[in-house]
Amino acid sequence: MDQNLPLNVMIGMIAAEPYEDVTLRDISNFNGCNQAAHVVIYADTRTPAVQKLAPRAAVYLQFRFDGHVGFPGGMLNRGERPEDAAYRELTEESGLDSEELRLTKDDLLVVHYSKSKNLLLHLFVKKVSIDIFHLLETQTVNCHEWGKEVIGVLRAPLYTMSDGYRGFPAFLDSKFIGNCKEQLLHFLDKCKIMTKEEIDLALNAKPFVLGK
Ligand SMILES: O=c1[nH]cnc2c1ncn2[C@H]1C[C@H](O)[C@@H](COP(=O)(O)OP(=O)(O)O)O1
Repeated sequence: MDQNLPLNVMIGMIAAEPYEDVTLRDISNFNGCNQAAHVVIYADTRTPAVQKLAPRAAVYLQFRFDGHVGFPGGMLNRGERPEDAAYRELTEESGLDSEELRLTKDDLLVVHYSKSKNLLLHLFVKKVSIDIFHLLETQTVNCHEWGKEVIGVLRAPLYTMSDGYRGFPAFLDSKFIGNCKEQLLHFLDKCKIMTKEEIDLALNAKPFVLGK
């Protein structure tokens, strides 16, 4: 992939279906379409992962009932604000209700639109302490949706192992729901957790196959 392309173009090239970036100025043009809101919860971490690998951050994702990876969140109820919907779904899907996790409109990172689904997707981002992050992970197994909509808790492996594939590049080959993968890459870039070049390298990494 051409590394000189803007990240949103690169991300667009890997998306299974097109998602359009929507600027906040244009949001009122989308009144009347379906809306969903999801949230990236992350924390700084200095705890080395396997083989002393240093993860860039701890990012919370879930394994969903449908076998896909996704962020906590869901559809907006009628008249509900996106930040309230994302927080409501987060508490339902994690079982944790904490002031440190509460969202405001200032936590909005990006909005995408899917024409085929007529769906506006709001993505919020919240940085928390590693203690709250750990509580979120452990609390999830006791939430109301555990074993129903949520069947696993994931911490994205934000490191690459010596073969250049295991770790983050391998994780990117998981099945992601909707535009969750594009949202994850967008977040990593915008919150300066990875550079555009590192993201591009991970997207293009291939597993090592003996004898090829
Ligand atoms: O993490 C996600 N990122 C982007 N889109 C997502 C994500 N998770 C689900 N979706 C899509 C899939 C659907 O089109 C809508 C709403 O899905 P869901 O979160 O399952 O909503 P409910 O819990 O059923 O309200 O967003």
